[in-house]
Amino acid sequence: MPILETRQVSKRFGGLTAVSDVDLSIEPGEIHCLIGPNGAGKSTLFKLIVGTYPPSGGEIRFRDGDITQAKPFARVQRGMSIKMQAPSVFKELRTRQNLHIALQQKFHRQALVDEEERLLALLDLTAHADKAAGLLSHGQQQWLEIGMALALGPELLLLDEPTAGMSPEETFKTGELIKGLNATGMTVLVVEHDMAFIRQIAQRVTVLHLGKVFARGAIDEIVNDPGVIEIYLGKGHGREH
Ligand SMILES: Nc1ncnc2c1ncn2[C@@H]1O[C@H](COP(=O)(O)OP(=O)(O)OP(=O)(O)O)[C@@H](O)[C@H]1O
Repeated sequence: MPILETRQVSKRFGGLTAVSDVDLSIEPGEIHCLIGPNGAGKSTLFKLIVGTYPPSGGEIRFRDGDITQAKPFARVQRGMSIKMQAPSVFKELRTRQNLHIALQQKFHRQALVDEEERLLALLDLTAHADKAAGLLSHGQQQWLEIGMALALGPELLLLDEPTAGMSPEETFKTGELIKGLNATGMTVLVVEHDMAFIRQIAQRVTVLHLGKVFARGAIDEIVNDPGVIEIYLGKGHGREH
């Protein structure tokens, strides 16, 4: 049974249908990438899943419950954790204080300290633990934010363009981090543009184009699909604004 499912989900903004009757199915334990050209509807679908917007139609199910109308915090309580596109760490606070705040919701006393150290090491931020988060590199701030999402102990981790603005080295390291989390049993849904990164991490892929599901399948099938190559490289990709 899928851990997350959208059934015929749509989102209209006035006359524009950004997401149109999308069926998305995420199996427990997989790394699933949601890809597509600019304007395909990826971010909008992501926002429907996390509860930023209510859908105009359709149903969203998580861990076999209907969450279509659930508030974002209720989705988090059920076991999804979210890292949105732009880093939003508390820049004036130290790296470890950022993690501390996130961890306080689930951990106390020594368990909190232990988990803080474990996450700092996992994110390769131990050497920067006492630095103001605003002084971390862009990539390190993104990792810190992933850490804050991990502090909630999610079953499903949702990442919106986690490598945006990263160097190739940081991007590769982020991929290894995600694969490491997945190896512990965590399900991960990633919205991404960067094909090299997608090849590095994805097991299954859903391709959106003009708000609809264009293709879905194993990563090897998708990267060799002539239609997918065409919408990425051919003319007329994306929506006219
Ligand atoms: N809040 C909004 N109000 C009106 N139109 C919107 C809104 N959000 C998105 N859109 C439109 O919906 C369409 C899909 O946008 P969306 O951001 O979901 O695509 P995307 O695949 O995430 O693109 P990108 O890769 O460029 O981030 C676009 O035409 C966009 O202009």
